[in-house]
Amino acid sequence: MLELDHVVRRFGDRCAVDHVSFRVDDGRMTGFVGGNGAGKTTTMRMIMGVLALTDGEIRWNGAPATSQARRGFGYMPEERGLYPKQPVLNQLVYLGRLRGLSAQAAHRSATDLIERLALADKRDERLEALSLGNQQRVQIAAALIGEPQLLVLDEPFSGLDPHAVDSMAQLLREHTARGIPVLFSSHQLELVERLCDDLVIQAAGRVLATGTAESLRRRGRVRHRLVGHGDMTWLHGVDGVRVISAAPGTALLELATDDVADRLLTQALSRGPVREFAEIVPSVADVFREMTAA
Ligand SMILES: Nc1ncnc2c1ncn2[C@@H]1O[C@H](COP(=O)(O)OP(=O)(O)OP(=O)(O)O)[C@@H](O)[C@H]1O
Repeated sequence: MLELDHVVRRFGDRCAVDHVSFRVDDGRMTGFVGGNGAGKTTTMRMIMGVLALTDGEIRWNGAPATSQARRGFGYMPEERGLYPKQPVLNQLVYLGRLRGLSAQAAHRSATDLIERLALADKRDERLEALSLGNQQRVQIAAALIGEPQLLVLDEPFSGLDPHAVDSMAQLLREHTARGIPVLFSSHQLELVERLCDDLVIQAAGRVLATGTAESLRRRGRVRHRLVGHGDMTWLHGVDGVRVISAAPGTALLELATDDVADRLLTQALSRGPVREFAEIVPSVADVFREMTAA
């Protein structure tokens, strides 16, 4: 388990990471979301020991994370950073060796990852000759080689086509199934909602919320959609109803209390047919927008 305990990072007088605390539990896929400049990359760099903490502590399995422990972490940095002129297979084998695999095991593991990420026909090409999406796949393989004990992935899904997203998700799931904790950042909230067991929402260097997607959705405002007919402006006059948007025949509403729903429906039916009156449970993207709205 990885734990961040009141982690702080300042750059001059700017506090990029401000007393951030969260956990990445064993076998859990944890999505790390936040707007541009929220401090995700800075946090991940501190987890990896690439950047020093100004204050706070990072613990791995209950003890302060050491450089030796960090050698067992698989990392996909924002700046990527493989060797552009090296052939794909060679550099993956090299990385596997650096992470302690035997020559044979490194070759086997690199070949397996190359196949899983549909790069078999690119294995002898130089990295720089590959398309951006394929370079991204190689970066993923580089983070996964050598049986990492923890995965820290900065925007691993950006630039991937849907097939690569699926292969990547499957590979990550295999890691969590073996008990490996996975932390990845992403701006693709629908994808995060689909893949993650847990989420950390960060804004302006601070953690706004943590929890399962389900628990976060419950924090969002439930809305109702009413589909009737004709002019819907009468809804503005109903007690306990806030009209979020209204167009002829349809409206999106927020109800002050549950009993407003019955009253509202009776009124709507007295005006004509109602084709739909449904509760809309917010998505993680909705909750994120609500939480991070200025
Ligand atoms: N080396 C640095 N020197 C000065 N300021 C920095 C440095 N690295 C990051 N920052 C600042 O720290 C803040 C957080 O940046 P960071 O890259 O961690 O955010 P992020 O959440 O990863 O953003 P994005 O989603 O845009 O990648 C920003 O205001 C950034 O300008």
